[in-house]
Amino acid sequence: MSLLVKICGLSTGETLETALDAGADMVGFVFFPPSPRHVSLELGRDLGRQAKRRALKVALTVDADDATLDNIMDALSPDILQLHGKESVARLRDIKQRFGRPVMKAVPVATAADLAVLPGYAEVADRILFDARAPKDATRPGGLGAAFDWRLLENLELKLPYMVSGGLDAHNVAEALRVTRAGGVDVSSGVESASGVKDPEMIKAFIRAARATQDASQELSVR
Ligand SMILES: O=C(O)c1ccccc1N[C@@H]1O[C@H](COP(=O)(O)O)[C@@H](O)[C@H]1O
Repeated sequence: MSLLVKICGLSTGETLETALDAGADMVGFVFFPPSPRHVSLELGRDLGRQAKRRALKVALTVDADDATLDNIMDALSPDILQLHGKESVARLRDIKQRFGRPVMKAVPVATAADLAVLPGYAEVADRILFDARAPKDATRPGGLGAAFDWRLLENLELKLPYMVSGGLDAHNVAEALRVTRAGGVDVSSGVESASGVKDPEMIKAFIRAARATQDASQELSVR
């Protein structure tokens, strides 16, 4: 299966266009006011129109209530809901039932013990996104440009598709994929020139670097 590349935290038409043109499979919009990448419903609506049918639109939320999700559904009509907070398995089930969209659950990782939640989430989620566990005093649970020890996923056997994120950039994405064997990668800080400011050249370089790993593995399998 081909590698999924997600560029997250897009908040301008120009950088969204760069990500779409460069071949991002998923584009993520952050609906979480404390984030420097937060987009209003109005902006989300515009960006969603621009991305429609060109890439999967992902709405990133953190412990959002139904009213907030209702508004996001109306504005962005996301293809996927990325739940990046402490949502329980029961809450995932509610969200899936109520909103009828695939759910990608972010799982924070610092130690092997963090993987104990997987069997529960695997029953309901459509996809898992592994991210570095944020420090206790962080203002947000992700998007901090911090990586986790990818070797924790080395022997992972998960029936569900999974992606890896946290501190990825054009220089380390190949190694992250080699170690984790993830089916997709997700980046935000690693394609920014300053917090919340996406850089078109860095977006292109990231997508190129991620795709190059795919080309290399295909070459190996035909030989
Ligand atoms: O991007 C944010 O501001 C954000 C806020 C709250 C939760 C998650 C957030 N971002 C996601 O975190 C990971 C890792 O990001 P980074 O590449 O290390 O900056 C990624 O999935 C972002 O979508």
